[in-house]
Amino acid sequence: MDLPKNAFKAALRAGHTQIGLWCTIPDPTVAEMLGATGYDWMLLDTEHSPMDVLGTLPLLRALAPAPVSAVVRPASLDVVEIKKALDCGARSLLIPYIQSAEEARAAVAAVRYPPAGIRGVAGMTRASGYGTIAGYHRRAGEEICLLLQVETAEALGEIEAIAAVEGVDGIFVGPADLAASLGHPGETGHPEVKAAVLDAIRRISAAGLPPGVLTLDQAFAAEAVEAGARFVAVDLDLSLLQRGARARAAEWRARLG
Ligand SMILES: O=C(O)C(=O)C[C@H](O)[C@@H](O)CO
Repeated sequence: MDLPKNAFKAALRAGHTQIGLWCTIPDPTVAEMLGATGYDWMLLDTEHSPMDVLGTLPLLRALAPAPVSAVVRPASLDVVEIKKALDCGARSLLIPYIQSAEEARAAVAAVRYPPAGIRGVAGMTRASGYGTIAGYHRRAGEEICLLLQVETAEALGEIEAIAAVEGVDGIFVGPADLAASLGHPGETGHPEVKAAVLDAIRRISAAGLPPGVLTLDQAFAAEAVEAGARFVAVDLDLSLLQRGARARAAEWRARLG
């Protein structure tokens, strides 16, 4: 079996904007259904959800036949979590809370086998097609997409240094944590936060990498794309469900007076 291509990595390299959905519901049926709704990528979040890295395995399986790319977010820059996510078959990773070029280099090392990095080696994993992908251990890095998340005022100061680290495929700006770091917790719509996000997107783009962001404000998502964002999560599974449920309930409350 050939090493499968990472369509998400290829699309980012080609400069194609990828529209995403942020997923925190740890249920393969929900993931399978959402996988067929038309998004380019789905973020499986283990940082802020009741799901750990191993909990993404049934979701990765559910999404495998769908025309959507799964991106797994480990809870932190943790070599063991990253190794497990990769062994489970995640090929695109978003690593949160990267503060410096040194941490970016550590993330790159975590996704590469020795001698280039420190990823632990195993044969019978889902990642290697249970040992059937020819040359997997030599070539795995070709199809791994490593995205790093900057989300503090300090990290914004390091964007160019982080972007210069070889092996980084994209940089994501986290508006919620950035808002808190800038002194506006819970206010991702604060003008200072929005300006900082757009400035970060422009600088990441100028540094030669695709920028990413998450926002449920569709007008701001469009501004982010205009500023150069290339992987943009425009909604969240729980928010979609809540909006739909509320709208239906409100409709019937109104009908019944
Ligand atoms: O800082 C951010 O923004 C993020 O990292 C996304 C958050 O985790 C959250 O909004 C997703 O539920």
